[in-house]
This record gives sequence, C-alpha cells and structure tokens, in this order.
Amino acid sequence: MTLAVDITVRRDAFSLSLRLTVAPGEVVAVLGRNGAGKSTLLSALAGLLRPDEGRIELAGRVLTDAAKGVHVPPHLRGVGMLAQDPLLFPHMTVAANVAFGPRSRGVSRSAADDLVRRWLSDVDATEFAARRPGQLSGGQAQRVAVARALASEPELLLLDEPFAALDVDAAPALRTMLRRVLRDSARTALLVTHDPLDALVLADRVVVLSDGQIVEQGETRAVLSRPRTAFTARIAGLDLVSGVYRPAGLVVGDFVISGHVPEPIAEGSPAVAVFSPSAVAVHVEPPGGSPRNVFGAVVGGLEPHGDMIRLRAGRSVDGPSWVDGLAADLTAASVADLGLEPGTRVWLAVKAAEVALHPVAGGS
Ligand SMILES: Nc1ncnc2c1ncn2[C@@H]1O[C@H](COP(=O)(O)OP(=O)(O)OP(=O)(O)O)[C@@H](O)[C@H]1O
Repeated sequence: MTLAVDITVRRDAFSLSLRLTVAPGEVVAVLGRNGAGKSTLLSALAGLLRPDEGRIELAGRVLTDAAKGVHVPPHLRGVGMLAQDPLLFPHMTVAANVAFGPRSRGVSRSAADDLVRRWLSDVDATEFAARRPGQLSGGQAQRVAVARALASEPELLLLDEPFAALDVDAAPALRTMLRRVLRDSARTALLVTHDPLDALVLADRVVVLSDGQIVEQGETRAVLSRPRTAFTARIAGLDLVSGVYRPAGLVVGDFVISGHVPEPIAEGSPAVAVFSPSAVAVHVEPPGGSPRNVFGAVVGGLEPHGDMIRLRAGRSVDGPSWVDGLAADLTAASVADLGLEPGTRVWLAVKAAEVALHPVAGGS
C-alpha cells in the first residue's frame, strides 16, 4: 500500500509543496506548528481538496492527477480518517456506527457483523456495542471511532491530532491502544500532530513541515533527539534519551535513568526518557547527596530562548556521549551566577518525577 505524494496546493497567500513516500505498513508523523499546512495535506489526501498540481498514488492506484483532471472522490479513495472529534452518528448504536463503512461498501450484514465484533474487541470497546454515542465518555467514543475507521479497511489511515480533544488522563491509554492496533494491522498511516510524544510513540518516521515545505525528515527518535534545524528543535521542545526499558528505569550504556511510566512498556524493549529542558538543573560542582539522574557534560552552546537562556550540552571527556544536544533552560541571572560559557564543565540533574519513560514505535 505504498503512498506516493507529489503535490502543490495554493491557498491565497499560502502554498503547500510537498513530495513524500510512505511504505506499506509504515506510520509517518507530520509535525508542524499552527498554519504549517498539515490540515491542507490531509484534505488533499482525503480528496476534500484538489491540488493545483501533482499526483497522489496509493497502492498503485492514481487518486489525483491534476494535469489529467483525475480526482477520485473521498468515499472511493480507500482512505480512512480519524479526526480530533470522534464524529460518530448520534442516532446509531456503536455497532451500527462501526458497521456503517463496510455496509456502504456493499459488505453483507453477517460479514459486517464479524468486522464489528473484531474491531470493537481490538479497541476494547465490545461492551459498548449497544450504546449510543451520547452514552460514552470522550475516550470511549474515540476508541469506537478507531474501530469505525479500521472496519472500513482503508489502505491508508489518516490521523488528525487524534488525542487533541481528550483530557490528559485519557490520552495515554488511547495512544497505547492505537500503537498496538496500528502495529498489529500493519496499517499504512499518516499522523498529523503538533505533539512530539505522539510521533515518538506511534510513528516510524517523522516529517517536519514549516510554511508548506518539508524542512526535515527521518527516523523519529533521530530527528527529535538530534534535530538538525533550529526549527525542529523548537517543535521538539523536549529532551529525549533512547535506551532499553528495565524495571529499574531506562538503561543507556552504564546509566539507568529513573522516571515514571505513564503507559506500559515491555521489559527489554526500546524506550525513551523524555523531560522538559525547564526541568533540568545545572550545577558546576557535582550535586551533593545521592540524587539520581545526574549526568556529566560541558556547555556546548548558549542561546536566547524566550525570556530564558537555553543551554545545549556537549560531551565531557569522561561523560556519556548521549548528553550531547540535551537542553536546559536557565535564567540569564543564573547563567551569570554560575559563570557558564561554552566549554564549562557542568552536571545536569533532573528529578525522576520530571522524567517520563515511553515505549517507542518499532519496539515490541
Ligand atoms: N480555505 C482556505 N482558504 C485560504 N487559505 C487557507 C484556507 N484554509 C487554510 N488556509 C491557510 O493555509 C495555511 C495552512 O493551513 P493548515 O490548516 O493546513 O495548517 P495546519 O498546519 O493544519 O495548522 P493547525 O495546526 O492550526 O491546524 C494557513 O496559512 C491558513 O491560513
């Protein structure tokens, strides 16, 4: 189900110009700030918008060819969409909502019933089959929306900020479920988000969009932990360290990084420690006591970041290599008090309570 996109869309002063290939079973996250063109891209893929130039091909079928006037309508494209809002039909039961796509494609009632059972079970929503959407919580409704999107067996699934409308407590469970379902069904998917965590947990690869253009792309962890452009670094906005999950924490070489685990991680599987640069304390002497999560480094660079100064760490002669590029935010006064300048030896400390350990896409 390879997706090949090469399109230009012009909207008044804005123009999106993008070339992208997604391999069968691959999940690609498109990250970008407001107005970057993410929704424009999804609309073009879904067939809700006609590109001014270019082609969209999915699984060998031409969905759009601007030069030849080809434009397959949305319902015939084999493209499913999961939006921020579950958008379930309020007057139908959950089961009828999930059966709707297959039935309108001509699938028999009994085959559609089988699909309903399978997908409601996959998203842990079997018990809601007879309810109406009004009787579900936001998270439950979104699970049903996942089942509905997948029951249509789309060749491409578009995910538009699927957790944005959920409260913070419901999002991790849904993200875990979606990660499992996407992996088990080997679904080709494009995920639009401005949350780097969604990309980390769900996507194999990330594409960073700015002002209608791709500014960076690559394997998710590589792009987010070592952004090559200042723009991506700002979007990523997080410190992240890759390792292997053990009950004691994230094992990275000789280090164990302690943190909390908001969503389950299998022991021995690839994971990341994620924390905010504002949670990192910078010391010029090794901190006293026995605090955990202390890493030796040097000051690699100092740059203004809003009303703070962002320190970029570099590797010290005797310290771990993975500290290279980690960020810490300090006030200008503390930079002056500590006498920090490029090359200064420092110790970075971050409390376990401020560190979240997450599974990463591609892990078991
Ligand atoms: N119908 C339209 N007509 C003209 N310009 C539009 C239209 N819709 C969007 N735009 C412009 O296109 C640009 C990209 O918008 P788009 O919605 O694709 O961005 P986005 O990355 O999805 O942003 P957000 O994260 O806020 O949803 C913006 O400058 C927007 O003002």
